[in-house]
Amino acid sequence: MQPVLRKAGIFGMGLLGGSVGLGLRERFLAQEVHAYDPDPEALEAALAVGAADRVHTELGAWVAELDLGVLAAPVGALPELGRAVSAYAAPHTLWTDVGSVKGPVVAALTPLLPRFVGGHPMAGSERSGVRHAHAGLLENAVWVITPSEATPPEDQRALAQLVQHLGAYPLILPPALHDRLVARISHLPYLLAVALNLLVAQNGEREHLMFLAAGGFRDLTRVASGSPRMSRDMVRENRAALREALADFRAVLEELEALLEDPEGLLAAAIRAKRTRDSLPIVRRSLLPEMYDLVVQVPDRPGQIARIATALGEAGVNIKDIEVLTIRDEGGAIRLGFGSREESARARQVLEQIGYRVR
Ligand SMILES: NC(=O)c1ccc[n+]([C@@H]2O[C@H](COP(=O)([O-])OP(=O)(O)OC[C@H]3O[C@@H](n4cnc5c(N)ncnc54)[C@H](O)[C@@H]3O)[C@@H](O)[C@H]2O)c1
Ligand SMILES: O=C(O)C(=O)C[C@]1(C(=O)O)C=C[C@@H](O)C=C1
Repeated sequence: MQPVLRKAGIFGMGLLGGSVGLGLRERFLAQEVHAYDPDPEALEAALAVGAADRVHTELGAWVAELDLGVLAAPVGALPELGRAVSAYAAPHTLWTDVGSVKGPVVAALTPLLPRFVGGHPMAGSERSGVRHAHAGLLENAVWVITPSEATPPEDQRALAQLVQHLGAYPLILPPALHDRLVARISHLPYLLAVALNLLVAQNGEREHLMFLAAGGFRDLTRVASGSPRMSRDMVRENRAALREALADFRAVLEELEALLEDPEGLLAAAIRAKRTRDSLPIVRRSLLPEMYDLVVQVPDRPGQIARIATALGEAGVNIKDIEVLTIRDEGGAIRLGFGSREESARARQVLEQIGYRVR
């Protein structure tokens, strides 16, 4: 079986870079995943968690051999990183990034890297670093793709296909529109989480306040625990759109303050807000914890699923979930979910004994 890509490279091996690396490897989408990061500890961790096959603290001739390059450093570092990799980049490589802001990034990288198409997975976590990465982070996420006017349709299609192979949903948006929308749905909420924490931090009764923090404060402010550098770059680089969102937010707060004297008006506002919050689309995440999943590489021949199911059934292993990940002419991969770590380990043993490659 031939994977989709021969060599993929990830530049910035943190939470997002690591999750892309794990997705590529676990879904057999690349034969070899290379990782670049100036921090040797991040690279060591990438090898330990299985997010990369080869690691580099220096850019070099290896960059020219990539079929795909994913820039996954903090947004403020992307233009300089793009300039640095462009010294080695070959014309055939498809380049993308996962940065949270698109306008300035697309403007800086498009002239530097032939075949660059911007991207932003709308998924993440308040944790940072590759040790918290997992392929499931990107599954079922909306992944925005922001072509420029010069992007060839085949490059946009190639990135959209890769996003789908990683289990996410591609959504095409112009960079400026992306930035206006995420200013409201992601960057403003981050800034508010920071503001709420600063409000507590500067209060004389801070210790008591923190002791009383229940689900409300915790849910509302979770993202303030994210990487300060990553988040600082995100809001700074999108400051123009964020200022507009902040102005609208101040107006809403003032309206709500006035409604404190108007119980009926306040109730109507609360009902409207509840309706909006309750109608957020439900994102279906994998029903089983990631650690009980196995991905099995299968040749494109009849009877593979039956062969796997029979072998596991005879060994008394119960398959709880099954998903066909990628089947092309040459073969593909199947994800199997199990109810416990022990069953997953037993399944791996059984499948390897009858000749399957399993991750
Ligand atoms: N964390 C999220 O929830 C989230 C979600 C979607 C997109 N993003 C975007 O993904 C990117 C990475 O964020 P993250 O959360 O993985 O951060 P992270 O802090 O977990 O990892 C960032 C990594 O980039 C490395 N790095 C720093 N400067 C670099 C450089 N010049 N060249 C190469 N590597 C460099 C760091 O050593 C680190 O390993 C950012 O652009 C961010 O905007 C983050
Ligand atoms: O922490 C999460 O759950 C996130 O989804 C993180 C989040 C967000 O809050 O929107 C943060 C920045 C991104 O660029 C994308 C996602």
